[in-house]
Amino acid sequence: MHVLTSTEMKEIDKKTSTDFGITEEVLMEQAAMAIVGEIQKDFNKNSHLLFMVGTGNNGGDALAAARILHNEGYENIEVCIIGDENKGSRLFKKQLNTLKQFGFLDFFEFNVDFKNHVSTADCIIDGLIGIGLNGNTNDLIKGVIDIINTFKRGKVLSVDIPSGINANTGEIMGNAILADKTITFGSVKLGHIFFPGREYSGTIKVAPLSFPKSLFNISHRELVTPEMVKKLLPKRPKFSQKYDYGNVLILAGSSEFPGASILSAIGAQKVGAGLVKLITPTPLSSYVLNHEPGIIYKSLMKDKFSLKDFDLISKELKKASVIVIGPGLGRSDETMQFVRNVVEYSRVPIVVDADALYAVDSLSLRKNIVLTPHVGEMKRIVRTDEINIRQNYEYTEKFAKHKRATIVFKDATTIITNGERTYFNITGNTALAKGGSGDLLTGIIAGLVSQGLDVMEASIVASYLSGRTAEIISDEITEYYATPLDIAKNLYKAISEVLNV
Ligand SMILES: NC(=O)C1=CN([C@@H]2O[C@H](COP(=O)(O)OP(=O)(O)OC[C@H]3O[C@@H](n4cnc5c(N)ncnc54)[C@H](O)[C@@H]3O)[C@@H](O)[C@H]2O)[C@@H](O)CC1
Ligand SMILES: Nc1ncnc2c1ncn2[C@@H]1O[C@H](COP(=O)(O)OP(=O)(O)O)[C@@H](O)[C@H]1O
Ligand SMILES: [K+]
Repeated sequence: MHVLTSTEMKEIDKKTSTDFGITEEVLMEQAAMAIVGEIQKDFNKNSHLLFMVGTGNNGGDALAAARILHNEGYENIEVCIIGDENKGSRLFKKQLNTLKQFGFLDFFEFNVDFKNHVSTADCIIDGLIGIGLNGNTNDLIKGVIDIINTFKRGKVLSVDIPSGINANTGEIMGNAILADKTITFGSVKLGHIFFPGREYSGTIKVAPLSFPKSLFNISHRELVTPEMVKKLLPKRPKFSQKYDYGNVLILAGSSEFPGASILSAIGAQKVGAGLVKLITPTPLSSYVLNHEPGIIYKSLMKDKFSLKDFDLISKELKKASVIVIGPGLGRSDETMQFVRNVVEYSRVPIVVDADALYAVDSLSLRKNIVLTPHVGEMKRIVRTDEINIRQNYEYTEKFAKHKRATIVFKDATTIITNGERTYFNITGNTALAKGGSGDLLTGIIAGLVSQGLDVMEASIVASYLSGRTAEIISDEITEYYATPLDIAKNLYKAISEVLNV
């Protein structure tokens, strides 16, 4: 599914009408039918439905839905229009006239009594502002939203996007409706998938309407879905053996951070790599053997990697089909020199993570190198203090393009981009907000690359699977308790779920 900006959505809307002859009126009627469908699922004909209506097309959608429900025999509908009706959009005015033609009369003014209307409602329908929001909510709308947000009795259903949420970034513009459910049209918008918009949207439903599918290709951004992951998951033909599934070389760890390397190695192995070789400075044999004796393990019997280790491992570099470098390395100058040499010398795909990201400035990157920064690392490598970098996907896209590399910007909404195409992963929860989750992800990416996926494909599948596993096991053992090792051991749950999509 494509993830759209408001400009792209408006473009699609326009072309649907000009190039395909499906008018805005038709689309609005379909949008209204979709809203009605959602309301009918949860509320019966006696339910008190309170429609909060702005004077743009978002309000038009809400008015049309109120009309259809009234016509269907819903008896307890109230409509409150916020703003100057005479200054409303063409379709808003048209919908208002049509509603009146249907004999609907239960309009009420926004005044001191408003709280009384709210207090008895079963459902508030938020059709105040949609993707046409511009700037911060004005005082009138702000006051309305504040009161609606005190509503606890029933449910809030937002039309298209919670009013006050920036459709392009997910930011709260002044204040915003905290919805239980949002029904959006055509495809999701960026504001639905970036926090805080993602949280404010509640459960998101997408009503396709009659937009021609081909028009969505104006967007180069997509949401990672289980169907996409299923298609990408490497095949495992019966007539095959371990060399068909690649050779992962992991260069990670130091006496200071010994555990990271093991998580990366386990990650690679649990998604099906043929051979996983872990070379680490410090002795870890008992840990590795305890957790996964199948991992080929070698310790250099020292504190950290340095340049002179390069000769020792150069034979291994030649055999590898993919390299992981970074987790737990430490950031000393000698280790950074080692990292630079490995990256310069190798031609195979490389996953550059954690401490190795500190050498990025001096690395010449290429398309089959993937960098996997979290928020702090991202800020450092792009040299910015910009607070909104987490929602600023364009920043990450430009950086990937400039560096000619693939970036996995890990966050609660993860951005995966090579500067030309961008994917957003929204699986996962706070079970992953723990040291070691990133090390595991790095290994999973490498394990998938070793089986033939390119770094972008592998990053999509890896982010989805680690996040989805976190969700599945949190239902059983909670987000507090689940650790990166639990995620690693339960990856099969997300894999089999995907295989059965
Ligand atoms: N794009 C599409 O293809 C479709 C759009 N539809 C609806 O149309 C909506 C977009 O309609 P519009 O472009 O008319 O815009 P909206 O109705 O989303 O927003 C414009 C209205 O919000 C008010 N407003 C904007 N910024 C404000 C602020 N900061 N403070 C207070 N008030 C503010 C304006 O005064 C105006 O009344 C979508 O969100 C969706 O609900 C649907 O009819 C289905 C088809
Ligand atoms: N609240 C959250 N929801 C979903 N995913 C999260 C959340 N917090 C962290 N993650 C994911 O967990 C991983 C954390 O990686 P990172 O911070 O590099 O861990 P570490 O370096 O300790 O191994 C990333 O894949 C990130 O996307
Ligand atoms: K809305």
